[in-house]
Amino acid sequence: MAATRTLSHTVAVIKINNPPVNALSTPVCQALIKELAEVKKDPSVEAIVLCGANGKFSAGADIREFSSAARRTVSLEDINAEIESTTKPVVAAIEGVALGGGLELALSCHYRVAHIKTVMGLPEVLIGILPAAGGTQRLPRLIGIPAALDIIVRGRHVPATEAFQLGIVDEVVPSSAIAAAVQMARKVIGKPMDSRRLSTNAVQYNINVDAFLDTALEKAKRQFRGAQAPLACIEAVRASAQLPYQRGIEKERQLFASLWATGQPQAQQYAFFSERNVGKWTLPSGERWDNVRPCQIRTAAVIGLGTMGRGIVTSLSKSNIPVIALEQDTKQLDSGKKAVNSLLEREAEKLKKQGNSFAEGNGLGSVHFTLNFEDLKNVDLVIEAVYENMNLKKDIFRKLSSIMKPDAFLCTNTSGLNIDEIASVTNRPQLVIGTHFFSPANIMRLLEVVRGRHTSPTTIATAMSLGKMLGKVAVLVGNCPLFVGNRMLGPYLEQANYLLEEGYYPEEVDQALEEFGFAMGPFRMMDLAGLDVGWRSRMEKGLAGSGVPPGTPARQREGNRYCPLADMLCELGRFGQKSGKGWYQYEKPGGRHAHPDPWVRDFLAKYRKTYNIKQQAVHPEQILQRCLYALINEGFRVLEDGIASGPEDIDVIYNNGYGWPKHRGGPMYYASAVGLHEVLMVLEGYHKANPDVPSMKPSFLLKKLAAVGGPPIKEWRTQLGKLPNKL
Ligand SMILES: CC/C=C/CC(=O)SCCNC(=O)CCNC(=O)[C@H](O)C(C)(C)COP(=O)(O)OP(=O)(O)OC[C@H]1O[C@@H](n2cnc3c(N)ncnc32)[C@H](O)[C@@H]1OP(=O)(O)O
Repeated sequence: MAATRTLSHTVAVIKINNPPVNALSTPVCQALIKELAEVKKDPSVEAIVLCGANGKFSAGADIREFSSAARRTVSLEDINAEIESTTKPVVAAIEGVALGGGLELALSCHYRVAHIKTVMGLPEVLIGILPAAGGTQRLPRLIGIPAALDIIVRGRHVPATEAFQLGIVDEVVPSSAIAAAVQMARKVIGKPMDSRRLSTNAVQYNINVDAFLDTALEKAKRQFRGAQAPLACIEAVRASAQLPYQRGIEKERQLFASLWATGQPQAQQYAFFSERNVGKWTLPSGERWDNVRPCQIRTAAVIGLGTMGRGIVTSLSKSNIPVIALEQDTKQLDSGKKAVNSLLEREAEKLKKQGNSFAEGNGLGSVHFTLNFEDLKNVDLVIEAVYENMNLKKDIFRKLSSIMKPDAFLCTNTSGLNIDEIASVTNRPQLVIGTHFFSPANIMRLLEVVRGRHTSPTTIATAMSLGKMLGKVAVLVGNCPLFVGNRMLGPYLEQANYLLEEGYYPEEVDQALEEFGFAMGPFRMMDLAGLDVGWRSRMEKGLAGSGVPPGTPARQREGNRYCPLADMLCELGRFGQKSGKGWYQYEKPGGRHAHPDPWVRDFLAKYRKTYNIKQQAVHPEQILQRCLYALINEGFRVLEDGIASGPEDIDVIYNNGYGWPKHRGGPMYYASAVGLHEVLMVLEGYHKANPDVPSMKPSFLLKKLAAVGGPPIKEWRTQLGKLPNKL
């Protein structure tokens, strides 16, 4: 039953029942219409309470229905209008979540009572749409333009206490919201209801609405880089102030239709479901997320308090897991401790703002700082986060192997070293796993969980569950140099470097990719990460520095094209932000504001002259194609090698760890949207003209999928099923 009805004296309680989140699917909407019609005409009913089963009001419209063949036949706003016009008072009893259409439904009720732990909001913008069941018209009428705009454009979850302060709910209760709503319903029987019908009220404001919204629009254009939904949300809110309610609703509908035509909602909804699907990992041996139990992690330790270690300690503590943080000397321990404490203070401040109290179990886990390895021996899981050096990591794992209790999990935060080699020095390779965090680790949502050859399913389940506990989106990947995200970054950065050789400047390449929607272009990103990191790794591989065989041409390695520009900058001490100079110049070492550097322009001009490189006319569109298709081609190779289990995994990695614009779905989704044949043609053309750039040779899988007509992304797995799987 999609909705049920009970009677409490003269109050009818209608309960939405559609597990797991009471989404307002077509059957639920039909059931609501039927129940409403019956209670309206039932003389024994004097008031109505609307609530959700299993402690959740509703997570809104059923998102799966938006793209399904069977499009909605029932309009949610029609139901809302029906509720609002009812002559019997309707009280929403909000528990758990009231999101999107769920909150819109509650706003159509005459009164709202919420349980104290409820969160509510209009997060439609995060799935590429706008609240299109009256939310953009009713919320501003209830709480005013600035507060409504903030909730609608950011799509944020508003805790019940804040919702009460804003006036979204009439009462917040610590116990059953349904019981409290029934009580309230009884009290309001017979009271005048006109002012409780939000659609009949005018929006109140004492600001220049147009100027306020114009400023918001400009800000949103800069902040959301090409995403259309935030802009549509602002226009819908503008309509609430300028138009009568019904015309505002028409505007809401028009904006929804125009958004749908951009293709962005489809990309963002694909990203939404992909994030949920990657948690459902499966191994070729049949073990899966739902048949392997994770072990409980009660305590953890982190080794190394550099940038990554500090973030990881904070992240664990934020999730209320007690942590032991280890460094090798007092100086590093002290500076790590100071940094962690300051990060934790900020987290505590945030928790306070969200209305969470430590007494309710929402506090921060304790952190104990130590120089002594022995202190780690009883923790359930340790994460090594020292710098990227195989010998150092092996020393640490040898030590851990002898000290730690036998069932402790040993994780490494390497960003690309061989997990099997690290595990080989331990007495428990089955408990060794890669947990690749992204910087800053207390903020970035991505966690690449890297399975080694001997990693057990229980270890995988535990690392994946730890990711969830930390509020991250954990993606299981196989073990290969650089894993998934960083591996795909290689050819992307290579093309960006080649573009400089061919006549572009860092700021021009960055601008093209930032206009595409990336949070940061490749050169700003390299400056932020530190150019020395890649330089050290290239020196280790004999590609840069003294290890390069004598007589090797400057722009060639092993017969292939090579760009030494980044090495040359490093030789001059230009490591990026940390040294105040890199591809850009900064106000000081550690400065964050990148300014184009005339020195770099001069340096590039001299370089091109020295090597007699002719400036080629590369159309700006080609900047995108070359960088993005290089990255996508490597993504296909990752799939071909069985390092990721599907295109969604890669897309989730890029959306959450590499600043890929979510409104474009992810690199693999983007490839399918552009058309695989188109991607293949461009790669083939480039590779034919540049056979010395092997990364641009079209991958076998891309060719195969293009040959069968470039099927939609959800059908790629049929082809992948025939390929090896290294998970
Ligand atoms: C024209 C009318 C316009 C209406 C506008 C709308 O209402 S659009 C929808 C707006 N609502 C949302 O965007 C909410 C999306 N959901 C969430 O944010 C979260 O799922 C949650 C409700 C906060 C719960 O989070 P939690 O981490 O507890 O669980 P999961 O995210 O894993 O979700 C559990 C399963 O439920 C599925 N699901 C969640 N929301 C919806 C939804 N609105 N429609 C359909 N399905 C939904 C989710 O996919 C999970 O399913 P699995 O099959 O278990 O993976």
